[in-house]
Amino acid sequence: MTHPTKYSERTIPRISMRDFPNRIDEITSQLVAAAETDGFFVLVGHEIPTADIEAQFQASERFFSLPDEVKLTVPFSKNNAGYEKNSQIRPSTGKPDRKESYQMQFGSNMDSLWLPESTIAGFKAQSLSFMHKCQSLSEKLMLCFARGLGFEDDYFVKAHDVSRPNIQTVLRAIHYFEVEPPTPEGYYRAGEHADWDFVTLLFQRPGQSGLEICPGREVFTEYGIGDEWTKVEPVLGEIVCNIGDMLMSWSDDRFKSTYHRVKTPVDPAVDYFGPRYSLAFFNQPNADCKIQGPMKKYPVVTGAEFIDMAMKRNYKALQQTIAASS
Ligand SMILES: O=C(O)CCC(=O)C(=O)O
Ligand SMILES: [Fe+2]
Repeated sequence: MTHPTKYSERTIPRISMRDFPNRIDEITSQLVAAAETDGFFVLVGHEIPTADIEAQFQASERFFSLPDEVKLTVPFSKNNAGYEKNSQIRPSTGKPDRKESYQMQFGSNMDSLWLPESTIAGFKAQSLSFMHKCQSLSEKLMLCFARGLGFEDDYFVKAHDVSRPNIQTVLRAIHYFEVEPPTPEGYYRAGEHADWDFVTLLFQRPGQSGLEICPGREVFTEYGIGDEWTKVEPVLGEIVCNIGDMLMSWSDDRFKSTYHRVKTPVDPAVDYFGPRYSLAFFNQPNADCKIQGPMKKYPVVTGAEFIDMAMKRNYKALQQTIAASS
């Protein structure tokens, strides 16, 4: 917060999914070009109606308006599912993100982590239906990425089989709290980070800005980042997508998993201080799938091992941040 943010204009490609079956090669080359440069792109002309996105945002608002003691009956678990509040500490900041979030999965990691119907009627069915729509769209991206990397078309789709109980994909509903200026020192919305997953679909609400990206990573194990940010403004019906570390590794670092954050609002003239709701669909493979790029740059790891290693790297980086600031 002591240094003003440096901004640069980057063009984040807008890729249309219209008429997908007849345009797979064209869409593939657009997706590959975006993945090889900034690792971020925006999907338009896709299959998820704006009304369905809004319905999930409304479900999310209903969930977050429940009392904390109710939400805490489905607490965040080591399986990367459940509810947390002000508890995610990013290695980049060493401070908790000021938000609450609820992570939902398709499979057995969600056992006992859905609230009962008597508490929030229709929420589970609504959310699972939305997750299946996100999955269907994600599978189109997976086909294109497989083709772009020279794998069989169904290679990544088979590795993300949501009908199997060990699927690790997550829909995360997020609620950042309204902030009163002046913003306290050490306050972060979402500290800068790269995602661990394969590819993320991010839904934002128009007017609730804050997402910023900072490209510049060469290898997925590296934490260094540049210092020039680009704002990604929410547009009704558009979906912001980014490559995660898993696909960066699975492509031998050819596709870039890019740092991003939700900016801490500090300047009432330009920043958004109100509540921010977002929905992030993190594609994560089945726990037992094998991950290795076509050039075999990294040893084979399973989907479960990849996430375990990512968590350990994160933990180590966090300890270094804490040690450096004390
Ligand atoms: O809330 C957002 O807009 C971004 C969230 C995010 O980057 C994350 O949870 O990984
Ligand atoms: Fe993220």
